[in-house]
Amino acid sequence: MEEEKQRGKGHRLLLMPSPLQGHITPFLHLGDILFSKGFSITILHTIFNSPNPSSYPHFTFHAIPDGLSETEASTLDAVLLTDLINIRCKHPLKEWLASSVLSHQEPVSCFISDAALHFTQPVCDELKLPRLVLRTGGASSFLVFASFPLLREKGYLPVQESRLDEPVVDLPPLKVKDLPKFQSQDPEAFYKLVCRFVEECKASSGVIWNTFEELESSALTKLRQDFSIPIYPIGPFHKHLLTGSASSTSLLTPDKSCMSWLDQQDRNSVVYVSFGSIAAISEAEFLEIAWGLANSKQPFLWVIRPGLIHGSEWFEPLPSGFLENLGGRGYIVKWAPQEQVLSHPAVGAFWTHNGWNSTLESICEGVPMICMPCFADQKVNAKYASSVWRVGVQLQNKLDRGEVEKTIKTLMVGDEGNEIRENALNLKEKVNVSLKQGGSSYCFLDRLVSDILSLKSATSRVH
Ligand SMILES: O=c1ccn([C@@H]2O[C@H](COP(=O)(O)OP(=O)(O)O[C@H]3O[C@H](CO)[C@@H](O)[C@H](O)[C@H]3O)[C@@H](O)[C@H]2O)c(=O)[nH]1
Repeated sequence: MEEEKQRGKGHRLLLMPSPLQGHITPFLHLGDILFSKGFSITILHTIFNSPNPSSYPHFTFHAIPDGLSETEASTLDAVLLTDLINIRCKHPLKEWLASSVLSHQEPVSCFISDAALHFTQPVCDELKLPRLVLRTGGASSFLVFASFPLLREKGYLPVQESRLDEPVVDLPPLKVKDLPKFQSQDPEAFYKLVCRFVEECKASSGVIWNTFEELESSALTKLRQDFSIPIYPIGPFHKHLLTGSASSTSLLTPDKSCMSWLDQQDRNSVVYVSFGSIAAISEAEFLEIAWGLANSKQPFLWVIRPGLIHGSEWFEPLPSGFLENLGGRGYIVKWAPQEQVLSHPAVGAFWTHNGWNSTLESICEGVPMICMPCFADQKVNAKYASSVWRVGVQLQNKLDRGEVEKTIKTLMVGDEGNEIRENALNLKEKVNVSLKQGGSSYCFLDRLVSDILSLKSATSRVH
């Protein structure tokens, strides 16, 4: 056991996340996992959305200037921001690597970067530094991204409204409506970014996934056939860490008062509602959600992030007296301690946008989902959650209060809900098995550590 903790000793790893909450969290968790194997960890980050180093005193942090103005950071969408980071961080990163990596006391074994930061591959190639990729989304959605050129050639992309219910024959069980879409200010930008990051993943020394073999075996098998590099499904990352050892990865401060509110609720009764860190909804959609929740008669805990509602600071569009009239049945926070919330026995369902972290966190706790994907990989995740793993129901059609009420009741009180809850508990058990000694994630992590130690970087040759 002690030996296990020492394997990476004397080796440094450089980790660079994309500066978005859903990407920073898995990076910090991966850093903790590899730190527990003895590696020294340096987190390279942009100035925009920089993580809080005080939560990670055992890591070294270094900022790479991103050149983003305040206006760019506050007005550009996630795709255009990522494009700019890919352009503007290239020289600062190269300069920093060239001047500091070779002079590090410990040899740098490799650079682990976010798939979206494709510029890091040519930089690492030039400096003869092996690059591993961490893909923060799931493998099934990545397979769809890797098929983008084919999907375009066959006419499935760009998605046409008239074909939404057609099956995508190359990627069952997806329909055209499940294909990733991103409403970028530049319509071509999403397609180009995806194609570029897939290409640079193929050029890397391997891809690490925050997933587990039993969950996405068919996508992982296909990716192994199509990519001639190692694939490491070692997730769910946060479950490798001993309870209580996970440091806070949140960019926003979680409001822990909701935990004592949850303590007062009946077992499996609460609908937890959260749409992650980026998704935004219109005022009309917000009101349909609010009334649907109120009419469902179930207690609910709702994360309303400032900026969630287009054109509002917080939740001003909520009619006055709305919460008071519910007699304590509804609780609203700006940001929740989500992992803790999902593991609370009072939580009976998670109404989610199906960001990959939320999807996986829900699976880990055996909490059934109400799926309302917004963009990108979320549509694929929602399809898998509802139709393949059968641990959730998708909100169908237009977002409307009657539909919301009906969906919540299906999940919370009907036979279908019971079946879904049982599937969720069975899947949770598979997570536990994969993490135990001899389980798939446990073994892939072991292989990852061995492979990192055998990677040949220019700096390890110098030392
Ligand atoms: O009140 C909250 C709400 C969320 N979270 C956490 O924030 C993260 C949110 O991540 P995710 O569910 O993946 O959603 P996004 O923030 O939308 O993530 C982006 O990154 C993901 C991983 O690449 C993609 O799957 C998504 O589509 C993309 O929008 C999760 O770890 C949550 O636990 C909290 O801690 N408190």
